[in-house]
Amino acid sequence: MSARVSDVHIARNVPLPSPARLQAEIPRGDERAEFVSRSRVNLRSLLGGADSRFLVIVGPCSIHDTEAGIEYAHRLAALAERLRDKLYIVMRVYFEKPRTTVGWKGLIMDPHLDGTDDIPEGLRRARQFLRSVIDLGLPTATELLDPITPQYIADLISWSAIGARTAESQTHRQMASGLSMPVGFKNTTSGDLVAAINAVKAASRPQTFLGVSEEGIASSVTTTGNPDCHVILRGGDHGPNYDADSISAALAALEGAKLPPSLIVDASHANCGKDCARMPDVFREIVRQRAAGDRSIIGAMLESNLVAGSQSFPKPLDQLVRGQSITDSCIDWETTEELLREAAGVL
Ligand SMILES: O=C[C@H](O)[C@H](O)COP(=O)(O)O
Ligand SMILES: C=C(OP(=O)(O)O)C(=O)O
Repeated sequence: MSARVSDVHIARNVPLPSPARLQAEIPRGDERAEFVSRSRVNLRSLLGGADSRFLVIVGPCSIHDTEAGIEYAHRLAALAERLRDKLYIVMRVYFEKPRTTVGWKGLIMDPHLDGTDDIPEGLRRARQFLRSVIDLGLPTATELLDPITPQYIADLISWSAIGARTAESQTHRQMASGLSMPVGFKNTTSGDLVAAINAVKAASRPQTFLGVSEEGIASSVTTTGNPDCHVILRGGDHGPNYDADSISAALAALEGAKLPPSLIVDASHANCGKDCARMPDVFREIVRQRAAGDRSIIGAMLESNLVAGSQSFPKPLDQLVRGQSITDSCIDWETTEELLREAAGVL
């Protein structure tokens, strides 16, 4: 018998439905396509400065309970409608979590929250959830982590992030070059901005790489390049980067790289030391700079949920606090509403 040389560490290989099959099972429909397309145009106008409203990308760190997530979306949709003259609000609908070491990797990877890693069901729930949010009139934002995921859900997404842990990855830059929506690249966890700037340059160029077709067939994919990529400041190991000096330095770096002067600033993550109690002051300072005339700050990001803080996970599912994050700590709904109303009042 010959020695085993392949699949030595593979425990399971479960075929997925093709993207086309999932799209047929949970169809987009013409009205939603129109909504997504229009919201992407709006985002391009915000990024280019033609639309003077302030972009706020706000919502749970991750969606783990779709029923509570929809309650959040209902509240946000009503608030977004009231503040629409001043703020363009997009809901964070994050299904894939990049982990520093290990941990729950998001609804797509483990929708039953029990380590069974039922990815086909995760993709299904993600698609259904996105449709429900769009039906409330809210554009959606997500982090795209696995390069196969976009074929299943990207048609329902208006804006995407490439996170701090993957902004330097060629695979993610190539993927972004073919995505149909504006994409923000975060500075790395160390705080390095150069990787994000290089990512914007790489993603704006045509790329050829290994991907998957709508029929689920491994393919060689060639893109035209994504002209709507930009940088997100999220702080780093050496501290935050939402202050005026850091923003000036980031703008100088963009100018040096011959990129447009547009930035999104994250009030969460290393900009608040992952402490949700600090997030309101960070957000207020970002808004203050914009209100003082810094139009290069296109928008801000907030991690927000129905209930403040976070709960340790894993734990028995019947002990989960409804509406509270199982990943990073979030501000609660009341604080979110207060911050967004305040921002609309001063902008
Ligand atoms: O926003 C989410 C988290 O910051 C990211 O997924 C990393 O989380 P971890 O450091 O708890 O793994
Ligand atoms: C993981 C995230 O952010 P970052 O990449 O900045 O850590 C996130 O927004 O969920």
